[in-house]
Amino acid sequence: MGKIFYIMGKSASGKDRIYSLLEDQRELKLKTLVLYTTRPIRDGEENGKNYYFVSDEKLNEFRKNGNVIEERSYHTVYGIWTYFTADDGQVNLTESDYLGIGTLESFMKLKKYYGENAVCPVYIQVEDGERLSRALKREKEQENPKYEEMCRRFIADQSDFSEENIQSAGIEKRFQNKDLDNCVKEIVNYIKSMQ
Ligand SMILES: Nc1ncnc2c1ncn2[C@@H]1O[C@H](COP(=O)(O)OP(=O)(O)OP(=O)(O)O)[C@@H](O)[C@H]1O
Ligand SMILES: Nc1nc2c(ncn2[C@@H]2O[C@H](COP(=O)(O)O)[C@@H](O)[C@H]2O)c(=O)[nH]1
Repeated sequence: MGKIFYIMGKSASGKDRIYSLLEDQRELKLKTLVLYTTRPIRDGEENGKNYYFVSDEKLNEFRKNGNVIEERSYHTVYGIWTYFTADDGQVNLTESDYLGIGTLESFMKLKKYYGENAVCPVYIQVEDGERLSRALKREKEQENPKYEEMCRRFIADQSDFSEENIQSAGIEKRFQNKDLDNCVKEIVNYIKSMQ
């Protein structure tokens, strides 16, 4: 039976970078589980790669058809943004392993939907000061930096990813993203050991 390797971590911990580098590791034979979001697309993002970027109307259609596996909404500085996983035929665990990105909350819901052993956590950790520096650097590189939203995320993450929540999600292993290449190597070894 296939598995979903599910990358989690606070904002700017490196989830997207790590996801792309793992996608490039052909020997892992991972397919991607692409989530949906109603947030606007950012510079450098691609529809269908980072997310499927959809309208609130499209989200409602998924809801009406009973195709939403999990969803989470955040009151951001720019309004409500919803992220969701849809049962849209992307995942076939009898055929492949998958790579996804999400939160502790969505991880627990996916485990409930696909089975306790089908979803393997890949929790990324970075020292908070370093993470904030990386977040600021990334934001500065955007055409329209969204500093207020960056700060909201930083603060929200402190409670959303509290030690208590990490423990109750059953996360035992953490991957330190100090040096990106080393971190990816450790994750590759972990994935291989689980396949
Ligand atoms: N080990 C590293 N050393 C230095 N910079 C890094 C490292 N890992 C990632 N980065 C950079 O840190 C920034 C944040 O990484 P990334 O966008 O992948 O984080 P994320 O966890 O996906 O964030 P978010 O949840 O906010 O989307 C990016 O500019 C990325 O290139
Ligand atoms: N725990 C929280 N997670 C949040 C919040 N706002 C967004 N998110 C999650 O982060 C990732 C990445 O989002 P992105 O917009 O940078 O791609 C995604 O899985 C969201 O669910 C928050 O306030 N708290």
